Amino acid sequence: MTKITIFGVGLIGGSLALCFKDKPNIKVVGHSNNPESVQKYLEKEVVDEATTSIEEAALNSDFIFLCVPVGLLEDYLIKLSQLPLKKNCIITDVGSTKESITSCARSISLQNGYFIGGHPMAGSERSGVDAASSYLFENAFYVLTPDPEIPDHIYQKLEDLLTYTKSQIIKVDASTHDDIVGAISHLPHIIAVSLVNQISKYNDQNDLYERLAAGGFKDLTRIASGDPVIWRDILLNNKNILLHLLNDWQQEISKFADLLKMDDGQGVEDQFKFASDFRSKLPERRKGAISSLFDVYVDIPDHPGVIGHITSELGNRKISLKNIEIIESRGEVPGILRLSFRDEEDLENAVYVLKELSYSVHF
Ligand SMILES: NC(=O)C1=CN([C@@H]2O[C@H](COP(=O)(O)OP(=O)(O)OC[C@H]3O[C@@H](n4cnc5c(N)ncnc54)[C@H](O)[C@@H]3O)[C@@H](O)[C@H]2O)C=CC1
Ligand SMILES: O=C(O)C(=O)Cc1ccc(O)cc1
Repeated sequence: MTKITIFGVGLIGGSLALCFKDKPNIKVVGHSNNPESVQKYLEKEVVDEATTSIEEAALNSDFIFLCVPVGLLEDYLIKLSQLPLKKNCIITDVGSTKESITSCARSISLQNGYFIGGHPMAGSERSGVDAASSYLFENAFYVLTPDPEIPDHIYQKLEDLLTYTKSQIIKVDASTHDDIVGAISHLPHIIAVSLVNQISKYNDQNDLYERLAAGGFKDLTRIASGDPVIWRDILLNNKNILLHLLNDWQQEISKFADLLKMDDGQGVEDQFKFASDFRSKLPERRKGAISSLFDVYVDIPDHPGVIGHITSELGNRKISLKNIEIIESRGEVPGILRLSFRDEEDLENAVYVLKELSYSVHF
């Protein structure tokens, strides 16, 4: 029996647990300091066993996944290094930064075990075990950052296990990971948060900002709703790279300010053309560091049971909804439903069904 232990059964830890649970010859054990959380993991059947004891959780584990906020990863790794681990136990993490945890692992000796850094590049602005899903990593990239000393057969064991996530594994060194992910994920989160906060200040003077910002602005800044503690830890941990990136960002923004000051229309056009050329080269609809939205808006007539009708028609055709939101009425139509799906295929199938049922759909 392969024992997989997960420290931090939240969005990512819980999703990994669901990927491994009920697979042949696998037992998934969850750890939390909080007895109520332990109870919840068991009730939700996310894990086979759960405990508040670190020692009990680690004992005889073949794989240990550290899925706590980045600021706690090193404490857990150090604690584990003081415990008798099973021979060839593989410890991995899911933190959004890789350099500091990898160099911490280099500096301590794990009794019998190996550390291989990991980062599943999938997730959402939601957090906690209630948001966990066994589909989260499907078609996403999963970065692994093994040090050169890690024996091939040990690395291969982790890659083999991760096939249950249906993700695409990419091997990168830890510092390259932090440079790239800093630029494509951490910097955009900072920009989204500061943009929302800038608009929020204008809105204090006139709440028309808030009303007109519905829709596209809200989608554009979805990532600003990420968990504050998770993001505090990520940003502080990748501080040096982010300070460099923010400096470059300030230069990009000042370039725009200069173009406007000089009424340089050609310069503005060039900026848009340059951006559009690069964007058109980005892979379409693949899961990347920031998840895409697969949403459709449906006009709903004002009579009871209509939402139930839509959800059961989709359910009957095995189209799973990721999220459902009722949006306030818009004058000429009684109401709008926003349906979110996990991938493009589900979205396309749902649109087909909704049109067949004569609902009016918009994107
Ligand atoms: N949110 C996302 O989309 C992604 C997050 N990550 C990384 O995954 C890790 C976990 O993030 P999420 O699953 O999103 O967070 P989460 O908040 O859903 O889960 C965190 C887990 O850590 C536990 N935890 C929190 N504080 C603790 C403490 N003081 N002591 C012990 N346990 C504690 C929580 O109970 C929870 O089980 C982070 O390192 C994050 O950087 C990686 C990829 C995507
Ligand atoms: O789409 C989003 O909300 C994300 O940005 C999810 C996410 C958060 C942290 C990561 O390290 C990777 C992905």
